[in-house]
Amino acid sequence: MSERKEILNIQGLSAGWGPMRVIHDLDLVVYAGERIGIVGLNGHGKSTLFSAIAGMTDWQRGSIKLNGKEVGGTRSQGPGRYTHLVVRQGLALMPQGDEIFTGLTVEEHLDSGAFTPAAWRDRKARKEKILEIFPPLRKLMSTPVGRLSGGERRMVSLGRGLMSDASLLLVDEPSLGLAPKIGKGVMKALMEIELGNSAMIIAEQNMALLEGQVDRVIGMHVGKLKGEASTSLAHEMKREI
Ligand SMILES: Nc1ncnc2c1ncn2[C@@H]1O[C@H](COP(=O)(O)OP(=O)(O)OP(=O)(O)O)[C@@H](O)[C@H]1O
Repeated sequence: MSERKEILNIQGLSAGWGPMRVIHDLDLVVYAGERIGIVGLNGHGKSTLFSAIAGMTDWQRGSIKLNGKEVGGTRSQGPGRYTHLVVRQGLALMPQGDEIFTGLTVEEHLDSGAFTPAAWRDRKARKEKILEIFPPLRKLMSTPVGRLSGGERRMVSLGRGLMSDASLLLVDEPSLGLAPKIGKGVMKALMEIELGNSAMIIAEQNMALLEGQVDRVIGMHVGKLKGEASTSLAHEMKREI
C-alpha cells in the first residue's frame, strides 16, 4: 500500500499576539484527501491557529511543515513577513467573515484568486468548477460583490480561495453570520468538493454542522487540541453526554 502524503505536519507549535500566548505546544498532522473539522468555542484559538500556519501571528515557535517544507520556526519579525512563501508552498486561507473587495464583480473576484501562473492559465475551467459548487453565482458573474446577499458573498469569498491551486485549504467558520439554512448549504458545498491530493481544515463552533461530514473532528480548548475522533465516534460521544 502506498504511504499517505503528508500535507501538513505541525509539531510543538506555540503562537500568539503581543505578550499573549494563544496556541500552546500543539501537534497536528493532516494527510492528502483529508477533510478535518476543528471545533471549539469562541476565543479558544481556531483562527489564531490558522493565522500561525499562514505566518500572520505576532510570534510563533515550533515546526510547521507544509508539503514537506518548513514554513514555521521562530517568527517574531512581524506578522505577514513570510506569508507569501507559505502561500507559494500551497496554502489557501479563507478567513472568517467576508474579506472581499466590494467594488469588484463576482468574476473579477474569482479571477483574483487565480494568482499563480498555473491557476491563471486554467482559470476558465476553475471558474466552471466553482460555479458547479456554488450554482447561485452563475447569474451574478458581472454583479459587484457589494450588492450580494450575505450567503452569496460567502460563496464568492470561498470560491476565490478555491481558485488557487492550493493543497491546504483552511476555512474559518464558513457558516458564521448566515441564516441556518444558507449556512448548511455552504457547508454542504464544501463537503462535496473533490479534494484529490489536497486537504481541508474547517474551523467551526457548531459541532452539528461537521458531524458525519468530515473525516476527523478535533476539539480545541484554550489553545490546545483536545481529543480526536472520527465523526461517527464524535456522534456517539455526543449522544452519551
Ligand atoms: N489579530 C489579533 N490580534 C490580537 N489578538 C487576537 C487576534 N486574533 C485573535 N486574537 C485573540 O486571540 C484569542 C483567540 O482568538 P481566536 O480568534 O483565535 O479564537 P477562535 O477560536 O477562532 O474564536 P472565534 O470563533 O471568535 O474566531 C482571543 O483572545 C482573541 O482576542
